[in-house]
Amino acid sequence: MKVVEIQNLCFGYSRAGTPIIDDFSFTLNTGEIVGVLGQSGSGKSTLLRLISGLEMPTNGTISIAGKEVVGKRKFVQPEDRGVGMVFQDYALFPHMNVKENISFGLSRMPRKDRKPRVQEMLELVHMEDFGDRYPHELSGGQQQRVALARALAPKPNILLMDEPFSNLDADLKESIREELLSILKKANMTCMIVTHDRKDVEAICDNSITMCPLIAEQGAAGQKFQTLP
Ligand SMILES: Nc1ncnc2c1ncn2[C@@H]1O[C@H](COP(=O)(O)OP(=O)(O)OP(=O)(O)O)[C@@H](O)[C@H]1O
Repeated sequence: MKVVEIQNLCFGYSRAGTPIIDDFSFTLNTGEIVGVLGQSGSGKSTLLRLISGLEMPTNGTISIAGKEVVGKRKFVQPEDRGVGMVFQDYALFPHMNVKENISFGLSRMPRKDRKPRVQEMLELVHMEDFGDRYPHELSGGQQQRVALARALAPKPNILLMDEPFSNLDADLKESIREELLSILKKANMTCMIVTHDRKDVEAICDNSITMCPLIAEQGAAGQKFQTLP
């Protein structure tokens, strides 16, 4: 089943300037993990911001889980799109402990179901013994796992990760990659991962997109979709 369907997406930060995304179309199926590669400034984060609803395109449509979220005269707010996000700096709430951070996005879930869901997420990311700790009491890798648990807790249709490994040292990165892949596959999660590192894509992703910067004078270079061997 198609989880994300993007058609003819166009976007620029200023109407007069060069577009960042130009006539971009793309489909993502259930359980698929796609890497988003491309040089700095090519529009990787912008693509995630458009899917999550933090930016509005100038043209094109986006559907998530069969429901149009962006189209002509249609714009569904970010909180109603069923999109989970993990950022480079994890963005955990420093005044909340691990359990409270994970339960933050569960306000729409019946109260009685929240505690078991938090426990389930703690087990999924192997953080059962850290529920009462605060973010500053955790390592980088542990913080990342909490951020992942928080994003997965509300059962999003898709998970968007923006440079999730960039704050981790090389040794940790290797083990976290394997762990992330196992967590995502266990949850049958559909996922897009922005990264600079081709090794991340080789280790985790089924497919990849390479974003090319659009240079007005040379015509639109466009975005390339590529299936990994
Ligand atoms: N809020 C903004 N206002 C104006 N221009 C912006 C804004 N955010 C990003 N840009 C520009 O849009 C282009 C794409 O930025 P984006 O952050 O999507 O690139 P990226 O591929 O994720 O880069 P990086 O790998 O460096 O994170 C860049 O040229 C950037 O300068």
